Amino acid sequence: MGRRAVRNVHEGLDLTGKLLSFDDLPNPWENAASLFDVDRPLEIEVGSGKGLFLRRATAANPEHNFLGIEVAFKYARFAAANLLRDGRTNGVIAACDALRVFRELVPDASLEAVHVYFPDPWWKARHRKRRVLNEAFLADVGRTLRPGGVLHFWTDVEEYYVSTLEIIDAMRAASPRLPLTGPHPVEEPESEHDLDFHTHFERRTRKNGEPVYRSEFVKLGG
Ligand SMILES: C[S@@+](CC[C@H](N)C(=O)[O-])C[C@H]1O[C@@H](n2cnc3c(N)ncnc32)[C@H](O)[C@@H]1O
Repeated sequence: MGRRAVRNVHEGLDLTGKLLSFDDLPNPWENAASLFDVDRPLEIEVGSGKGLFLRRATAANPEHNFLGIEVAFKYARFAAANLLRDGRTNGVIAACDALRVFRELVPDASLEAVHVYFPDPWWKARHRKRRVLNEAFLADVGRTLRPGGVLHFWTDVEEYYVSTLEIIDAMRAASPRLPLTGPHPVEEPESEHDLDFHTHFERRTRKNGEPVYRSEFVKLGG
């Protein structure tokens, strides 16, 4: 599925504090609250694209903080500009590799939720190793969620969905085991207008009449 261009963000817009680089992220992570106005439970979205999920989630859940991580700078900038325009103090975007953030910065049992929506499918077999939902990242998700925390994974690619479940099953059978239960089913949400979808890719998939595979995994011990 191709991508639509993003609208230009005004050159002079000051996105300080809303659009971050890897080096702006807290290190040590214990200072993560400094990214926001108030310390709240933290949720991370991996691959935010144009940021529709963050716009909606920051409004729907003001009791939580949201960090979106998007490797494509122009999308990250667009999403950050929307959060700024909407006056959201509980959402910021980092333009960098999300897997590196998990690998190098995020401590154990520190996250309320991890969101991965419509990750790039990397169709060719020889490119599959580039998928974000690989074994190393899933181990980091299992490590960084708090007990009871949730991994949300939605995709329009059935093969990606099935093969991710297979990786998770294999990791659960291994030692140390991946401490996640699921997949728990997720109902298709009602969507009444264009901004009322979970993400931009969810909107495009549903408007094309194609299926969306939705799942949640819960960290054991909650
Ligand atoms: C297919 S798009 C989906 C965007 C959005 N989640 C949605 O559902 O509309 C996948 C996004 O993940 C981003 N991405 C891919 N690998 C990434 C990584 N390692 N870290 C952060 N973002 C990544 C891509 O740049 C792209 O914007």
